[in-house]
Amino acid sequence: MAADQEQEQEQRRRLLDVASRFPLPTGCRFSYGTAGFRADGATMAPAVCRAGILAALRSLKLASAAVGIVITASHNPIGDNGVKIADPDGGMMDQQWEPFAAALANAPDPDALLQLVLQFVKDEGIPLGGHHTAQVLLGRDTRPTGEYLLDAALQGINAILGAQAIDMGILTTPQLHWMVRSKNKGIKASESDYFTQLINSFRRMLELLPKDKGGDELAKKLIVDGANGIGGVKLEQIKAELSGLDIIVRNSGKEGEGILNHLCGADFVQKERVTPHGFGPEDVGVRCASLDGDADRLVYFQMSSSSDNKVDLVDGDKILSLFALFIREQLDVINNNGNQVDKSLPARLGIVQTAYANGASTQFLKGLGLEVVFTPTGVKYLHKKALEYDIGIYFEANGHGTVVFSEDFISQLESLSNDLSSQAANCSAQYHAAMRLMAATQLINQAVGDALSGLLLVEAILQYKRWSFQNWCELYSDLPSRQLKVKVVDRSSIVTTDAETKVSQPSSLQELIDKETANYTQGRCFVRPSGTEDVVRVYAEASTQVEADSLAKSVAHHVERLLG
Ligand SMILES: CC(=O)N[C@H]1[C@@H](OP(=O)(O)O)O[C@H](CO)[C@@H](O)[C@@H]1O
Ligand SMILES: [Mg+2]
Repeated sequence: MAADQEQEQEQRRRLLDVASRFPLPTGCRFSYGTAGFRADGATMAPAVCRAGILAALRSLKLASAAVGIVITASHNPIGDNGVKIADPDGGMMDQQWEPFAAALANAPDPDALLQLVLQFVKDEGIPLGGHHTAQVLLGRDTRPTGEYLLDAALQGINAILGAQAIDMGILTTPQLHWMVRSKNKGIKASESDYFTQLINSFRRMLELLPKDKGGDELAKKLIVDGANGIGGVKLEQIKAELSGLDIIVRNSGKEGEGILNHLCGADFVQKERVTPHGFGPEDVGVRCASLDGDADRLVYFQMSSSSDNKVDLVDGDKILSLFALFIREQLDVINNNGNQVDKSLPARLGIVQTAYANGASTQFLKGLGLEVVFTPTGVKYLHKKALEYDIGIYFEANGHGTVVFSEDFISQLESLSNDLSSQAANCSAQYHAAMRLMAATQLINQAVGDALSGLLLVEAILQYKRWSFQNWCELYSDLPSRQLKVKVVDRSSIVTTDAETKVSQPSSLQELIDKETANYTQGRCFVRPSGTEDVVRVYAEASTQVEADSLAKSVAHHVERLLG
């Protein structure tokens, strides 16, 4: 009993101590947004330290399962930084804990922080007091504030008795999510295991290419814009082992090559539709890809003319469409009755998009007879929805997405593959289709959108289909669109509904949007408060660029007038 009381005292002392080491500057307010906390890197230490406390509590709550902390601000400028927490399955932290995360980050003084933790621990039945262990894996990107914030996170984690922090080093965001997931599944979870899985499953996909398809072989050359971030660094490490591809990395993150996310990276290319820094006329006609600063976003592009720097863009919607076509084709082959072995693999295939998906992509996917559903912006919503299917494919237009396969589907696929391999059918189209799907489940990151694994799946599918960039790009034509940002006094005064496609408050705003939209052919427009920046975003689509620009501009004026 006395020992227990001592532990309790020690726990309280540690929390008070760490909180006093990282005081919250007056006037500072953090909110757990679309992807955790983000702000100027120099101001982030209190929030990151408290995220450390929170992650350790989350692990305690979940029977000591490993959870993750990623220190990154993704595509945002180099001076920014951020922190987000990964749950034991490798996905984003359960949204139910977000209000506590925000309250903890904003606790004004050590006493308030201690009381918050004690109350939360009691309400949630968390076994605080050193009798149980907690495990937190940490990763960070290449930002200069990363190391300093890592230390803040470590101090937060170590303030919880029984908690163990494991620094996994400088990683892409999806690598850390993958490691957390793998660790909890009891499979090897180091960086070299991650690379081995990627390289082997990619090789497997190439071995399964149809031999008799005819047509041109796909050009092997691929230029990748690494956004001067961690993705380029990692790709450099493995590119020599990726057979069948000749990868050149630009904006690779090497000293002197440029500034993180500055005039380069997936966000820049997708929004500006021009070539990133470091690309020029000599690249016309070459297939190019662009990653964001923490390598969880991927877009493709190609310069069509040397007279300007405009690009043809393949965004997340078209990557999704390529994946959907490939997976559906394999399922069709497997389930086609004319096969030698009468086995079927029933699978509910779901496509998840957000309101930012280009209307032409949604129409294309629905036209294929696929089930398309919408969620609010943010991978935490899309991923969760995708898990409701046997195979869920989700992408944000900006290139963040993946394919998730249910455990049940994978085990059915495994048993089908085993049956087929043990029979004379093992050289059949059915067997090959099953093996291709198996390889895809290994290649594509099951925890979160991953630019590196996504890129390899794209490359394997393009080779499978013998499609050039142009073939892929011409799958459908994007509707012209425009995104604008509006600064307002309080962006939270806008409340949205219907997966963010409608404004419920202020109601007069939706009436104005409807009225404006009615003036345009194929017009579509919505506004929502950003979850990562202090702005309201306006998105508009119409049949011409001039119209899309004009619709976005007039709605932005209404937002300014009502809320500015
Ligand atoms: C329009 C847009 O691109 N929004 C992005 C952006 O969120 P906002 O809540 O719109 O700021 O950052 C998120 C995190 O990276 C990403 O998931 C999302 O797609
Ligand atoms: Mg990112």
